[in-house]
Amino acid sequence: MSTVGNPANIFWHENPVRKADREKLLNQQGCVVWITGLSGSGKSTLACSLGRELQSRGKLSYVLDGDNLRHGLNKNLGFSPESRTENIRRTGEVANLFADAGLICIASLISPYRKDRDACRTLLPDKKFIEVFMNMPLQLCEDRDPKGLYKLAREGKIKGFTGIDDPYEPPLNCEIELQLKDGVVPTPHEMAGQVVSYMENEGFLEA
Ligand SMILES: Nc1ncnc2c1ncn2[C@@H]1O[C@H](COP(=O)(O)OS(=O)(=O)O)[C@@H](OP(=O)(O)O)[C@H]1O
Ligand SMILES: Nc1ncnc2c1ncn2[C@@H]1O[C@H](COP(=O)(O)OP(=O)(O)O)[C@@H](O)[C@H]1O
Repeated sequence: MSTVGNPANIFWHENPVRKADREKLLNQQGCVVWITGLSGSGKSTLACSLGRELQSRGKLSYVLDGDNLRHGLNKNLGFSPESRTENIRRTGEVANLFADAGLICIASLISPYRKDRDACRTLLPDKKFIEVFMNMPLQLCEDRDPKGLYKLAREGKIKGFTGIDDPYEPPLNCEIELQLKDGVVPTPHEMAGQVVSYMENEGFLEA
């Protein structure tokens, strides 16, 4: 039995309420803030801080966190290159739906492959895909090791761990790069502030 429908028999239904109508209601632009970086680089922390900051400004956002999605939508996926690609494809599609709903969707996943992130970007034209690179040194992430996974990876107990024995391809042209300042990690609040400033300047926080 084929599980793929014949595209010739599948039709698109237009909805009379448009994205622009929803954006007007919310007084914001639906978009995706895509946070990429190594495990332990601070993606989830930034996602939470940004979500709080937007909430306090009366802006509606929703966080899609890689770890959390792997408990449900993506629970049948592992960490092979093919699984990671499918993980990012699904998440990109869901993020695109949230953006179409008018929300600021904050996606926080390692998303190690450039081509997978770029594929998500192409779903969202008009600069509605804001790629944020957590450019933190591997040593910092490994020293943090909040879940003990780097230790297990170094001991060979986890195979294919990003940054240890699996690749991470940094963005070439991201909208925002967050890094150490004079060797010091900016606070989550400072990082969220940098993203909010970008969004404000680009007009995302009004309809
Ligand atoms: N092999 C391997 N490599 C990397 N990460 C691993 C691995 N196995 C488990 N984990 C845990 O899974 C979290 C990453 O999930 P993601 O969905 O963001 O990964 S990916 O985008 O598909 O690469 C990641 O969470 P974060 O630390 O929040 O990034 C890890 O806790
Ligand atoms: N800006 C920051 N300053 C200090 N500690 C941070 C910062 N961002 C994250 N951390 C800490 O680093 C660890 C990893 O952060 P987390 O957000 O879970 O990373 P990721 O989601 O990329 O795996 C956590 O213990 C978190 O409290």
